[in-house]
Amino acid sequence: MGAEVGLLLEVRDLRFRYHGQAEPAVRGISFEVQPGEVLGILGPNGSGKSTLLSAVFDARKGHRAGAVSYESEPVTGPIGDRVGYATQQTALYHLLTTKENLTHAARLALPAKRVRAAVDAAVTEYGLGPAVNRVVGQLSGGWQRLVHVAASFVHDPPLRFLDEPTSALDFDTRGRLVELVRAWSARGVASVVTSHYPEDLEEMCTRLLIIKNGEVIRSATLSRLLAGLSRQLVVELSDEREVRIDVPDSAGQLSSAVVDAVRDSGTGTAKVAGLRVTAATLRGLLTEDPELAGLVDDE
Ligand SMILES: Nc1ncnc2c1ncn2[C@@H]1O[C@H](COP(=O)(O)OP(=O)(O)OP(=O)(O)O)[C@@H](O)[C@H]1O
Repeated sequence: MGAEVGLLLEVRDLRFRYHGQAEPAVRGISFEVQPGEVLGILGPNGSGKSTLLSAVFDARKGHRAGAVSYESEPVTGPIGDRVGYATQQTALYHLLTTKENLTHAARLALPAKRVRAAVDAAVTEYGLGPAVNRVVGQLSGGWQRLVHVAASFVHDPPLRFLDEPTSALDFDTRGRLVELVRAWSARGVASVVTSHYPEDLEEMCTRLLIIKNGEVIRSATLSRLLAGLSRQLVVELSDEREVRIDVPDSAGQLSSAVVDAVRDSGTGTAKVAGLRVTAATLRGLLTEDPELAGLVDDE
């Protein structure tokens, strides 16, 4: 890469309220996406992730305000084949085969002469060979998710929205989707991905928006978010209290650091019940930061 790249997508102060609802679902969210970037959107159920994705390109009925530009041009209508959106619910024809579903999606997005090559490329890229002539309704949930994502992006758009792509998937399919997003990023394709799973976002994303109740409560690169998280030694005491100290530099310093911590805690009778080190991971951040605690389920 090297050279300075411009913004692909710029969203400013986006607000959205569903018809008939008193409270907005999205309350003034701004973000930017560069070519090849993978932006993660993390938040609990009902925090507004799906609404945010669909409100960017005005795909839901409601009151919408704010500004969106694509490659620095204001977006006032559909932007056609430059974006793809893999919705949270799979959208497939269950009585048609994988190939027929992909062909249908490609016909909607591409000129007729490009359809066949696009379908063949998708079958190869997503490893759909074993499922290509099978009726989609008979495929497992994981295969259906892959076909859905393949159909959503069969036109190879440079910007992709993926709403909860890894939800309810087995380990292998989850890993496959993470790999696909990373491979797209390596060739300059940008993705915006929502998830409840910090581990998946941590593997895919370089930047994160953490949202709650339709608002951004953290926005930073992953490394910056985790840099604020110092690893600490947590000394668990027998009276169920905890004492935190910096992780000692050597095993030799460990016992005196623990003894000091227990003494300084002011309980003469408490004993050390356990030791643990807080991890510098996104899940660690969500567990340790009081403002973020409870945003995702424990796994
Ligand atoms: N069609 C709709 N009409 C009215 N309210 C809606 C509609 N869709 C979603 N909402 C409400 O908007 C808020 C945000 O919902 P949204 O689905 O965007 O959250 P989410 O973070 O994607 O949740 P999840 O993780 O469960 O998918 C919620 O309060 C939800 O009940």
